[in-house]
Amino acid sequence: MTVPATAIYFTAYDQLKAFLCGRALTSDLYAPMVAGALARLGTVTVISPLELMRTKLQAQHVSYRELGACVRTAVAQGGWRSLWLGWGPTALRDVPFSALYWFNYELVKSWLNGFRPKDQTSVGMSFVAGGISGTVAAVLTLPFDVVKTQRQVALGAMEAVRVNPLHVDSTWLLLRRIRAESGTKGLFAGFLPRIIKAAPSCAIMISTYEFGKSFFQRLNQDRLLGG
Ligand SMILES: N[C@@H](CCC(=O)N[C@@H](CS)C(=O)NCC(=O)O)C(=O)O
Repeated sequence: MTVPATAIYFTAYDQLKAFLCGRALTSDLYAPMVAGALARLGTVTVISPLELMRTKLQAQHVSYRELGACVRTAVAQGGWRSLWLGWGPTALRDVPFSALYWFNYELVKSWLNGFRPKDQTSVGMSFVAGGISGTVAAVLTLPFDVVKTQRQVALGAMEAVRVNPLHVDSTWLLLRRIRAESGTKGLFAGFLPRIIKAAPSCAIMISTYEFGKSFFQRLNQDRLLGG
Protein backbone atom coordinates (compact mmCIF):
# COMPACT_ATOMS: atom_id res chain seq x y z
CA MET A 1 0.00 0.00 0.00
CA THR A 2 1.09 3.53 -0.60
CA VAL A 3 1.59 6.06 2.18
CA PRO A 4 -1.76 7.91 1.75
CA ALA A 5 -3.70 4.64 1.55
CA THR A 6 -2.00 3.34 4.69
CA ALA A 7 -2.68 6.60 6.54
CA ILE A 8 -6.39 6.42 5.63
CA TYR A 9 -6.54 2.74 6.58
CA PHE A 10 -4.88 3.29 10.00
CA THR A 11 -7.06 6.32 10.76
CA ALA A 12 -10.21 4.42 9.73
CA TYR A 13 -9.13 1.61 12.02
CA ASP A 14 -8.72 3.98 15.00
CA GLN A 15 -12.11 5.61 14.41
CA LEU A 16 -13.90 2.28 13.99
CA LYS A 17 -12.25 0.82 17.07
CA ALA A 18 -13.26 3.83 19.17
CA PHE A 19 -16.81 3.54 17.82
CA LEU A 20 -17.02 -0.19 18.59
CA CYS A 21 -15.40 0.04 22.02
CA GLY A 22 -17.98 2.41 23.38
CA ARG A 23 -20.84 0.18 22.31
CA ALA A 24 -22.04 -3.30 23.08
CA LEU A 25 -21.75 -4.43 19.43
CA THR A 26 -18.59 -6.42 20.09
CA SER A 27 -16.64 -7.18 23.24
CA ASP A 28 -13.62 -4.90 23.69
CA LEU A 29 -11.33 -7.87 23.08
CA TYR A 30 -12.69 -8.40 19.55
CA ALA A 31 -13.24 -4.73 18.65
CA PRO A 32 -9.72 -4.45 17.08
CA MET A 33 -10.41 -7.53 14.96
CA VAL A 34 -13.73 -6.20 13.63
CA ALA A 35 -12.40 -2.65 13.16
CA GLY A 36 -9.29 -3.97 11.36
CA ALA A 37 -11.34 -6.16 9.02
CA LEU A 38 -13.79 -3.35 8.16
CA ALA A 39 -11.07 -0.73 7.67
CA ARG A 40 -9.17 -3.07 5.35
CA LEU A 41 -12.30 -4.03 3.41
CA GLY A 42 -12.95 -0.35 2.70
CA THR A 43 -9.33 0.30 1.75
CA VAL A 44 -9.08 -2.72 -0.57
CA THR A 45 -12.31 -1.65 -2.29
CA VAL A 46 -11.07 1.90 -2.91
CA ILE A 47 -7.55 0.84 -3.94
CA SER A 48 -8.57 -2.09 -6.17
CA PRO A 49 -9.44 -0.09 -9.37
CA LEU A 50 -6.29 2.02 -8.92
CA GLU A 51 -4.15 -1.11 -8.64
CA LEU A 52 -5.78 -2.49 -11.77
CA MET A 53 -4.93 0.69 -13.68
CA ARG A 54 -1.38 0.63 -12.37
CA THR A 55 -0.85 -2.95 -13.58
CA LYS A 56 -2.44 -2.10 -16.95
CA LEU A 57 -0.05 0.84 -17.35
CA GLN A 58 2.91 -1.35 -16.46
CA ALA A 59 2.02 -4.61 -18.24
CA GLN A 60 0.52 -3.38 -21.47
CA HIS A 61 2.60 -0.22 -21.90
CA VAL A 62 -0.59 1.84 -21.94
CA SER A 63 0.06 5.57 -21.73
CA TYR A 64 -1.92 7.89 -19.45
CA ARG A 65 -3.75 9.24 -22.48
CA GLU A 66 -4.77 5.74 -23.60
CA LEU A 67 -5.77 4.76 -20.09
CA GLY A 68 -9.07 6.71 -20.24
CA ALA A 69 -10.04 4.88 -23.43
CA CYS A 70 -8.89 1.60 -21.88
CA VAL A 71 -11.12 2.12 -18.83
CA ARG A 72 -14.09 3.12 -21.03
CA THR A 73 -13.74 -0.02 -23.18
CA ALA A 74 -13.40 -2.20 -20.08
CA VAL A 75 -16.56 -0.65 -18.59
CA ALA A 76 -18.45 -0.96 -21.90
CA GLN A 77 -17.42 -4.61 -22.26
CA GLY A 78 -17.63 -5.88 -18.72
CA GLY A 79 -19.57 -3.19 -16.83
CA TRP A 80 -18.40 -1.14 -13.87
CA ARG A 81 -17.71 -4.32 -11.97
CA SER A 82 -14.76 -5.14 -14.23
CA LEU A 83 -12.84 -2.28 -12.59
CA TRP A 84 -12.87 -4.37 -9.43
CA LEU A 85 -11.39 -7.42 -11.16
CA GLY A 86 -9.17 -9.22 -8.67
CA TRP A 87 -10.92 -7.65 -5.69
CA GLY A 88 -12.01 -11.08 -4.37
CA PRO A 89 -8.60 -12.78 -4.01
CA THR A 90 -7.04 -9.56 -2.67
CA ALA A 91 -9.76 -9.10 -0.05
CA LEU A 92 -9.54 -12.77 0.88
CA ARG A 93 -5.86 -12.33 1.69
CA ASP A 94 -5.84 -8.83 3.16
CA VAL A 95 -9.03 -8.75 5.27
CA PRO A 96 -8.11 -11.83 7.37
CA PHE A 97 -4.56 -10.45 7.54
CA SER A 98 -5.80 -7.19 9.08
CA ALA A 99 -8.25 -8.91 11.45
CA LEU A 100 -5.42 -11.08 12.82
CA TYR A 101 -2.90 -8.27 12.72
CA TRP A 102 -4.88 -5.76 14.84
CA PHE A 103 -6.14 -8.39 17.27
CA ASN A 104 -2.58 -9.51 18.03
CA TYR A 105 -1.17 -5.99 17.85
CA GLU A 106 -3.45 -4.70 20.63
CA LEU A 107 -2.85 -7.87 22.64
CA VAL A 108 0.97 -7.67 22.44
CA LYS A 109 0.87 -3.90 23.07
CA SER A 110 -1.20 -4.25 26.24
CA TRP A 111 1.06 -7.08 27.37
CA LEU A 112 4.16 -4.92 26.81
CA ASN A 113 2.41 -1.98 28.47
CA GLY A 114 2.18 -4.08 31.63
CA PHE A 115 5.91 -3.53 32.06
CA ARG A 116 5.54 0.24 32.05
CA PRO A 117 4.15 2.52 34.70
CA LYS A 118 2.49 4.94 32.25
CA ASP A 119 -0.28 3.82 29.94
CA GLN A 120 1.39 5.35 26.91
CA THR A 121 2.72 3.34 24.03
CA SER A 122 6.27 4.14 23.10
CA VAL A 123 7.47 4.02 19.51
CA GLY A 124 9.71 1.06 20.38
CA MET A 125 6.80 -0.88 21.79
CA SER A 126 4.60 -0.34 18.77
CA PHE A 127 7.57 -1.35 16.58
CA VAL A 128 7.94 -4.65 18.44
CA ALA A 129 4.18 -5.30 18.66
CA GLY A 130 3.76 -4.50 14.95
CA GLY A 131 6.61 -6.80 13.96
CA ILE A 132 5.32 -9.72 16.02
CA SER A 133 1.68 -9.40 14.95
CA GLY A 134 2.67 -8.80 11.32
CA THR A 135 4.71 -12.01 11.34
CA VAL A 136 1.85 -14.07 12.81
CA ALA A 137 -0.69 -12.62 10.36
CA ALA A 138 1.65 -13.07 7.39
CA VAL A 139 2.22 -16.75 8.21
CA LEU A 140 -1.44 -17.57 8.84
CA THR A 141 -2.64 -15.88 5.65
CA LEU A 142 0.16 -17.28 3.48
CA PRO A 143 -2.09 -19.94 1.81
CA PHE A 144 -4.36 -17.12 0.54
CA ASP A 145 -1.32 -15.31 -0.83
CA VAL A 146 -0.22 -18.48 -2.65
CA VAL A 147 -3.72 -18.89 -4.14
CA LYS A 148 -3.80 -15.25 -5.25
CA THR A 149 -0.45 -15.59 -7.02
CA GLN A 150 -1.40 -18.86 -8.73
CA ARG A 151 -4.65 -17.31 -9.96
CA GLN A 152 -2.84 -14.29 -11.36
CA VAL A 153 -0.32 -16.51 -13.15
CA ALA A 154 -3.10 -18.71 -14.63
CA LEU A 155 -5.10 -15.67 -15.78
CA GLY A 156 -1.98 -14.08 -17.27
CA ALA A 157 -1.18 -17.29 -19.18
CA MET A 158 -4.72 -17.42 -20.57
CA GLU A 159 -4.58 -13.78 -21.58
CA ALA A 160 -1.24 -14.35 -23.32
CA VAL A 161 -2.80 -16.93 -25.65
CA ARG A 162 -5.93 -14.75 -25.93
CA VAL A 163 -8.22 -17.31 -24.36
CA ASN A 164 -11.13 -15.84 -22.44
CA PRO A 165 -11.28 -17.49 -19.03
CA LEU A 166 -14.79 -18.91 -18.87
CA HIS A 167 -14.50 -20.33 -15.46
CA VAL A 168 -12.27 -19.52 -12.51
CA ASP A 169 -11.60 -22.14 -9.85
CA SER A 170 -12.80 -21.27 -6.36
CA THR A 171 -10.30 -20.49 -3.61
CA TRP A 172 -11.35 -23.56 -1.67
CA LEU A 173 -10.78 -25.80 -4.70
CA LEU A 174 -7.38 -24.26 -5.35
CA LEU A 175 -6.34 -24.68 -1.71
CA ARG A 176 -7.32 -28.35 -1.86
CA ARG A 177 -5.53 -28.86 -5.17
CA ILE A 178 -2.29 -27.28 -3.93
CA ARG A 179 -2.45 -29.43 -0.82
CA ALA A 180 -3.05 -32.60 -2.86
CA GLU A 181 -0.23 -31.80 -5.29
CA SER A 182 2.45 -30.39 -3.00
CA GLY A 183 1.23 -31.11 0.53
CA THR A 184 0.92 -28.55 3.34
CA LYS A 185 4.36 -27.29 2.32
CA GLY A 186 2.86 -26.06 -0.94
CA LEU A 187 0.34 -23.90 0.93
CA PHE A 188 3.19 -22.21 2.76
CA ALA A 189 5.47 -21.63 -0.22
CA GLY A 190 7.49 -18.43 0.08
CA PHE A 191 7.39 -18.56 3.89
CA LEU A 192 10.74 -16.87 4.52
CA PRO A 193 10.50 -14.00 1.99
CA ARG A 194 6.98 -13.21 3.19
CA ILE A 195 8.15 -12.90 6.81
CA ILE A 196 11.23 -10.92 5.80
CA LYS A 197 8.93 -8.47 4.00
CA ALA A 198 6.01 -8.37 6.46
CA ALA A 199 7.77 -8.06 9.82
CA PRO A 200 9.82 -4.91 9.11
CA SER A 201 7.16 -3.24 6.95
CA CYS A 202 4.46 -3.69 9.61
CA ALA A 203 6.85 -2.61 12.38
CA ILE A 204 7.97 0.52 10.52
CA MET A 205 4.50 1.55 9.36
CA ILE A 206 2.77 1.22 12.71
CA SER A 207 5.54 2.87 14.72
CA THR A 208 5.71 5.78 12.28
CA TYR A 209 1.95 6.18 12.54
CA GLU A 210 1.91 5.95 16.36
CA PHE A 211 4.79 8.41 16.54
CA GLY A 212 2.96 10.89 14.31
CA LYS A 213 -0.25 10.45 16.25
CA SER A 214 1.30 11.09 19.66
CA PHE A 215 3.37 13.96 18.25
CA PHE A 216 0.28 15.80 17.02
CA GLN A 217 -1.72 14.89 20.13
CA ARG A 218 1.01 16.48 22.26
CA LEU A 219 1.15 19.50 19.97
CA ASN A 220 -2.61 20.01 20.29
CA GLN A 221 -2.47 19.56 24.05
CA ASP A 222 0.34 22.13 24.37
CA ARG A 223 -1.59 24.52 22.20
CA LEU A 224 -4.73 24.14 24.33
CA LEU A 225 -2.77 24.64 27.55
CA GLY A 226 -0.75 27.51 26.12
CA GLY A 227 -3.55 29.37 24.43
N1 LIG B 1 -0.85 -6.98 1.30
C1 LIG B 1 -0.21 -7.68 2.31
C2 LIG B 1 -0.92 -7.66 3.62
C3 LIG B 1 0.06 -7.26 4.60
C4 LIG B 1 -0.16 -5.82 4.98
O1 LIG B 1 -1.23 -5.31 4.78
N2 LIG B 1 0.82 -5.21 5.54
C5 LIG B 1 0.69 -3.82 5.83
C6 LIG B 1 1.58 -3.42 6.98
S1 LIG B 1 1.11 -4.25 8.46
C7 LIG B 1 1.05 -3.05 4.61
O2 LIG B 1 0.50 -2.02 4.39
N3 LIG B 1 2.00 -3.57 3.84
C8 LIG B 1 2.47 -2.93 2.65
C9 LIG B 1 1.97 -3.57 1.40
O3 LIG B 1 1.04 -4.37 1.48
O4 LIG B 1 2.47 -3.20 0.35
C10 LIG B 1 0.12 -9.11 1.98
O5 LIG B 1 1.11 -9.30 1.30
O6 LIG B 1 -0.58 -10.02 2.43
